[in-house]
Amino acid sequence: MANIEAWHNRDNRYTLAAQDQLGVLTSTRAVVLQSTHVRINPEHIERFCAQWQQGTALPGGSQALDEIPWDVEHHFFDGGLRTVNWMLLLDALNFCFWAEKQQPRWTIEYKGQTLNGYWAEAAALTRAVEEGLPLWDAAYLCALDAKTLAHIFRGSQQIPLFEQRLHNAHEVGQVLQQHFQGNFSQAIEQAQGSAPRLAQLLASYFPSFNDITMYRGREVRFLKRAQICVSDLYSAFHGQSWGAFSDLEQLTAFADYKVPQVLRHFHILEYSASLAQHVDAQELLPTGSEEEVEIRAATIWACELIQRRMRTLGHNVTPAEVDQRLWLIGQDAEQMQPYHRTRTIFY
Ligand SMILES: Nc1nc2c(c(CN[C@H]3C=C[C@H](O)[C@@H]3O)cn2[C@@H]2O[C@H](COP(=O)(O)O)[C@@H](O)[C@H]2O)c(=O)[nH]1
Repeated sequence: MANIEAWHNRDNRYTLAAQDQLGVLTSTRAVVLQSTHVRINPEHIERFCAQWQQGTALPGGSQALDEIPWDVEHHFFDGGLRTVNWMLLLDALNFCFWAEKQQPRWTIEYKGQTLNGYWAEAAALTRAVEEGLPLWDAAYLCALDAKTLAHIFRGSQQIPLFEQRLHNAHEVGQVLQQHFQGNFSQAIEQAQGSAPRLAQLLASYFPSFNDITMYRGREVRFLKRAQICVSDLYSAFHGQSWGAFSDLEQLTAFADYKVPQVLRHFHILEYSASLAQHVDAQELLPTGSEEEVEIRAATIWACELIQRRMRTLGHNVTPAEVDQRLWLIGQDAEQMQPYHRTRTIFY
């Protein structure tokens, strides 16, 4: 094992930053250093950063380094406590939108658009509020029934993992009532402006956000939906009010299924022949498998290394900003190899 670790870390690139409050970088570093199915290619990180810095077209995504605007067309926003609770629900249900192999994806119609995936989820929850459903109300979420949630997500096909989404909606309502007087804003106040502290609060109080697994006998923390919820609050409120966090750079990237697909497209992630064959055949990867954990851990560290390189090139990007840009590039993924398929509520 030592020689694999030495090989991965021969240039000491995986140094840990001083603070790692969430333990995501530390725990995923151990995976990256032992990884046998996934490799991070530093030369292609260099090439990607050079392209990004020169502003040469990055396929699909905007190459500008300025902030990505929050999309208010598909996200409910009233600037107050209703929005804060709505965002918590949005990210409690923000996972696993892909269909079975060769099956069409779940889609909805909204404002004359046919949407799928994350955008369909956000628009469906916005449409519901526009139709008068108080999705920001904790008591309402506790009592939400399957028929109503099916109506909220009405469209072509059924949204995957429907029962799990209903369970998560109930959990949001119950935990908000039990611990936060019905308002997620109370948790934000408890975090006192710290992004990792709010992410940790989410993982501690809301079980569906506690995205932790094991790898070769050791705990590995990703906390993907907990972290993206904080990042989404920051983006929606432009870093003010309920989105005012002073340490957003303490968040890592969000280990979903699209960012690794994009990183692999840029040859930043390289899969072993057997893993590549499995993923490209759109075969399921069991949750908690070595392959799945190595893909997610490499995603975290590839974004960390990109962020560090961009800073040396004079661009103060955060891992969350690197992530968002890669994710948006992945919204135009027709030319890319498939993403890995793990049925999970965590991403
Ligand atoms: N790593 C990362 N994963 C992200 C996001 C988002 C949406 N955020 C953007 C939207 C507005 C904000 O401005 C953010 O830019 C969704 N997902 C995940 O992707 C998957 C859905 O993908 P598809 O099947 O193609 O819809 C699913 O796992 C979902 O959890 C992100 O930003 N980063």
